[in-house]
Amino acid sequence: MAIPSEEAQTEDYLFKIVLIGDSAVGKSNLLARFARDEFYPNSKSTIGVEFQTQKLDINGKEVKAQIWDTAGQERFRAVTSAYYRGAVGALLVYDISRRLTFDNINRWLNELQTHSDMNVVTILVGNKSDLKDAREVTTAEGKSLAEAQGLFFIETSALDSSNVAVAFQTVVKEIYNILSRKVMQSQELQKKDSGRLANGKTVVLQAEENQEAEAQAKKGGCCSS
Ligand SMILES: Nc1nc2c(ncn2[C@@H]2O[C@H](COP(=O)(O)OP(=O)(O)OP(=O)(O)O)[C@@H](O)[C@H]2O)c(=O)[nH]1
Repeated sequence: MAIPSEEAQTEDYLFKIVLIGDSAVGKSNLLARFARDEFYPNSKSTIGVEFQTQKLDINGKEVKAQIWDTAGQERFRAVTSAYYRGAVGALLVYDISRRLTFDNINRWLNELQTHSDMNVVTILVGNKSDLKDAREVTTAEGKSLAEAQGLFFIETSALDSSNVAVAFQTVVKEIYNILSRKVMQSQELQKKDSGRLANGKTVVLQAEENQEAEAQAKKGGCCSS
């Protein structure tokens, strides 16, 4: 049976990415901007769960991201554990013009860590960077929280499109890189295993050769080296 190439294995993957953060930080609009290049100035709170599948080009290969969006407000939220199940990436969003949304980031991070079943590649996103005059959270504060928690960091604007694609691409690219490293490691292991088998065969052959040599010696044959 042919071993699937690294390319074939990664191309077939669909990465589940979740959007999380307080109500009205701009989660739905980040997704609308990224998936359809649209913006809704008066969008209503998300009710339940929505998702969009988006194709991305990572290192010249096509990768699909299934991006999930739900309401930041508790009463509109769908079942939490189902939302996080199988997620491999997350955009943790706050609004740079509302400090409270930044103060709540640790709460969201705890929820993500509690409900997800693996290490989720996470980027901290300070959205609404266009609202310069209303800024309540500095870029340095965002960076330092991200560093402390081991997250990627970016500031975006769904309104003027700034950094929106980069935010999603950063997460998908990192997941892809982790996966590629795992595929390479498992291929290395397979190579080592087949090396061991080959060595085992060599040992058997040598034993058979020795037996032949011994038999010949007994018959009074030869063999100086
Ligand atoms: N100025 C500005 N406004 C934004 C930006 N992104 C979203 N908004 C506005 O912020 C409001 C809330 O945006 P949503 O995308 O609905 O926020 P959400 O986080 O999905 O909200 P929930 O569904 O309640 O959790 C809307 O009025 C948007 O038009 C942005 O980058 N800049």
